[in-house]
Amino acid sequence: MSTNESQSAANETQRMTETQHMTQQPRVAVLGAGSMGTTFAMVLADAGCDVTLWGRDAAVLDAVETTHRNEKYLPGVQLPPMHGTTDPAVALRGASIVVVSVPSQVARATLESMKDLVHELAAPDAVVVSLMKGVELGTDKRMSQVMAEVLDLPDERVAVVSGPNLAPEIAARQPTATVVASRSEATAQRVAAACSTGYFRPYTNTDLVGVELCGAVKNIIALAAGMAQGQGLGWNTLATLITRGLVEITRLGLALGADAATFSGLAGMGDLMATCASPLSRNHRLGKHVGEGLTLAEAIKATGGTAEGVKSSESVLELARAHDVEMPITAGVVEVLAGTLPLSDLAATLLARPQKSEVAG
Ligand SMILES: NC(=O)C1=CN([C@@H]2O[C@H](COP(=O)(O)OP(=O)(O)OC[C@H]3O[C@@H](n4cnc5c(N)ncnc54)[C@H](O)[C@@H]3O)[C@@H](O)[C@H]2O)C=CC1
Ligand SMILES: O=C(CO)COP(=O)(O)O
Repeated sequence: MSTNESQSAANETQRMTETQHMTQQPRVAVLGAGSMGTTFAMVLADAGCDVTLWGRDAAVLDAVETTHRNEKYLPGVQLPPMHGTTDPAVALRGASIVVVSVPSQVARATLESMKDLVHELAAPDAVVVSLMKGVELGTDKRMSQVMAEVLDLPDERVAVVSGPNLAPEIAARQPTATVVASRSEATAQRVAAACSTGYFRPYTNTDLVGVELCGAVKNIIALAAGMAQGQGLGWNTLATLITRGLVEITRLGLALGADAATFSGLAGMGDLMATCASPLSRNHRLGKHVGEGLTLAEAIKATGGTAEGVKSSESVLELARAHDVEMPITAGVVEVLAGTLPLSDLAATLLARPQKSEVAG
């Protein structure tokens, strides 16, 4: 970009930011046009934001722009008016909120490729928000850490949204609640105000670590729940997995400095219940396919969409080991997916562990 071009882009960004402050209609860029990115774009637009959805598939984004539909990821859903583009500059220009909703393992590369545009084109105080529920392989970092690192952001410009938020149900405008977490309460409130609608109620929380870990680890427990269901096991097994799964999430969270209250909340127990119980969850479905005897590759193909728990199970287990935290269900899921433990032995392996007190940690 020449000096003149960058000056005129800066002027345009400044003009858009001023217009937003006058109209109180935040301009939001949503990066990632899959099921959750599109769904959250819908929530933001319903809440009155001026939304531009960015993705890679020109046909999908053309349809979002012209007919306000995304038949590939949200078939049959009529979206509110919003823009669609494959050009990140168009999405980011003047955005005061930038939402990131790509699969966790490609978040770093996606953000690296847009880093300069975010700094040049988004509002100077833009908040970057993760919808992603995964932990990066190799670094074991949470998505807010990846965003802050790549984009060089201070705490008050980073937030996450996590809760019992199965995209197809939100897209049908069924009522649900969520948690907007940021170390800055003011930032969490700003994002919550932008996404509050008659069917979507955000609560704020400053426990970023806890909220984010809940979202990532519940996917692994949902894989286990799906496997159990695929094996024909019933409600007792499911309830045991959910309850002891929450213990694993809590243990890891507390070791990493999270607030105990987060785990019984929407991002903790709430999302764990929704994901472990619902066939709409890709993690649950993938686990079920494995439980029914498909190989991992077959199960991934049969599931479709992003099942974050498959890869995050490895990074979460590494994180647990690094902090000396016991996570037997997670370890079992990792072994079953790696093919080093037959699924038929998983329950016996978990139940054969030494007897212990339920509440001893
Ligand atoms: N679908 C759901 O119900 C919910 C999903 N989430 C989280 O949202 C995140 C995104 O998931 P979904 O939208 O559901 O996934 P999806 O599988 O529906 O869509 C993924 C999107 O990412 C894009 N993508 C894939 N590789 C890419 C790359 N290398 N660069 C750029 N874009 C790429 C795909 O083209 C697609 O648009 C995940 O972390 C998931 O855990 C959170 C809450 C609910
Ligand atoms: O996170 C989700 C619901 O809150 C969606 O779960 P899946 O990614 O397993 O579909």
